[in-house]
Amino acid sequence: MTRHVVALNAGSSSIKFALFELNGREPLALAVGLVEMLGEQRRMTAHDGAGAPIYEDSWSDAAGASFHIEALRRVLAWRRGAFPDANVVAAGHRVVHGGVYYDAPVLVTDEVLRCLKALIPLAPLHQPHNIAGILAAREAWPHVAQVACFDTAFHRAHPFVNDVFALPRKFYDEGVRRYGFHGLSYEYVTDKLRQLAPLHAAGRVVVAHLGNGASMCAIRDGQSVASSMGFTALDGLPMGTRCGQLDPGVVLYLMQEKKMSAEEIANLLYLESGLKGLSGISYDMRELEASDRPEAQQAIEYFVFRIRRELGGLAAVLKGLDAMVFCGGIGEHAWRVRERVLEGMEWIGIELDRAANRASAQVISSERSRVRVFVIPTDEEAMIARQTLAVLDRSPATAA
Ligand SMILES: Nc1ncnc2c1ncn2[C@@H]1O[C@H](COP(=O)(O)OP(=O)(O)O)[C@@H](O)[C@H]1O
Ligand SMILES: CC(=O)OP(=O)(O)O
Ligand SMILES: [Mg+2]
Repeated sequence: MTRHVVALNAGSSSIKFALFELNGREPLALAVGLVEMLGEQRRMTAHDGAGAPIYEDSWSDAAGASFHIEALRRVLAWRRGAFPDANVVAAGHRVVHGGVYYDAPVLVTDEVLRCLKALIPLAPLHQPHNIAGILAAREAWPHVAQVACFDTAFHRAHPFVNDVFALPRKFYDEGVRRYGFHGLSYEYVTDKLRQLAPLHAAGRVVVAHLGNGASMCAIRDGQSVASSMGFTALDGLPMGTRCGQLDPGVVLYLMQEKKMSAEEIANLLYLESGLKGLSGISYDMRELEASDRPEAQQAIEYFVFRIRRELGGLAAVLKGLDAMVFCGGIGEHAWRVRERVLEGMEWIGIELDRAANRASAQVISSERSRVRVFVIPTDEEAMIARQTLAVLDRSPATAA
């Protein structure tokens, strides 16, 4: 009997989900969907493996309802209705933080769940929702394997200098380290690059994952070498609502002079900063690009400035650059942002093909460009399904 896997990816502003069939070596997507927040509106859409729409629904935020809980409930109900005969043998979950514990996907046990819960303070926008997804799937399929697939795992082999903060050594030993995130996306994109351009993939690559959460990663021969994100998913680039790199003195000032509590500061840095805080208009790049208000333009300018700075830094870590990849909602669609990031980057070896960039083509660098620049739509759900299948195949009790 054909086996099926459900993949759940609870991000900060959305839930992505997919149903895969496990027949051949590669999981085959039967349905892929998204629940997103659009102001007070919630929208759920799904399409089939060929991209044809198969479902659409929208609703208003019921006062007090948790976006993620309500979205999960609807996703599971939809799966039951749309694919009643699916033989679900596993649910794979994106889990943003695996701490020092996990460098590969694992079957979720009560012990694993305890570890994941202990990491909630290090990923408050994601980890509680990732865990809620696991619990909801456990309830829906009590006898089915739950597999946790970690954003941090791809980065666990970072060299020490990219894994550490210059704090007294005991903090490193306790796990205060630069973990890096978006690992499922980086792994997917790296695999794709290997198929598209094997020589480039074997070289020095910087990937910019620019979504509602945003980070950049230096990759050499398929291995993560450095990431812009750190202990939590706050560091590095500014994001939809997160501040990105911040002088820790600002946090001390907020505590000591502004008398803000830890909770208020967390709320400020995770939910009220970034593009939203700087523009005072929106966290969404689409709205900022459509706005002619100077605050919107300044927020985009800061976003672009930090990406350019990070690109220079990561290329220096790699001692040069062979390829660059854009992915994530902004990286894949916002051609103006890409154009501004790559303007005047000839010194690093990048020459943009403006027409290809405007068309969001797969290769957006010119023929003459020494560094090849790609736009590769990421697919965290496909990576979750692959990792889930790998765990099933090496766990005899679940492989039936
Ligand atoms: N067509 C578009 N043009 C510009 N920005 C876009 C476009 N589509 C999506 N985005 C941006 O991408 C973000 C969502 O990215 P995504 O990677 O899906 O987010 P998440 O981090 O929730 O997984 C939106 O908040 C928006 O800023
Ligand atoms: C880690 C992270 O920032 O994830 P997302 O982009 O889904 O918010
Ligand atoms: Mg995301």
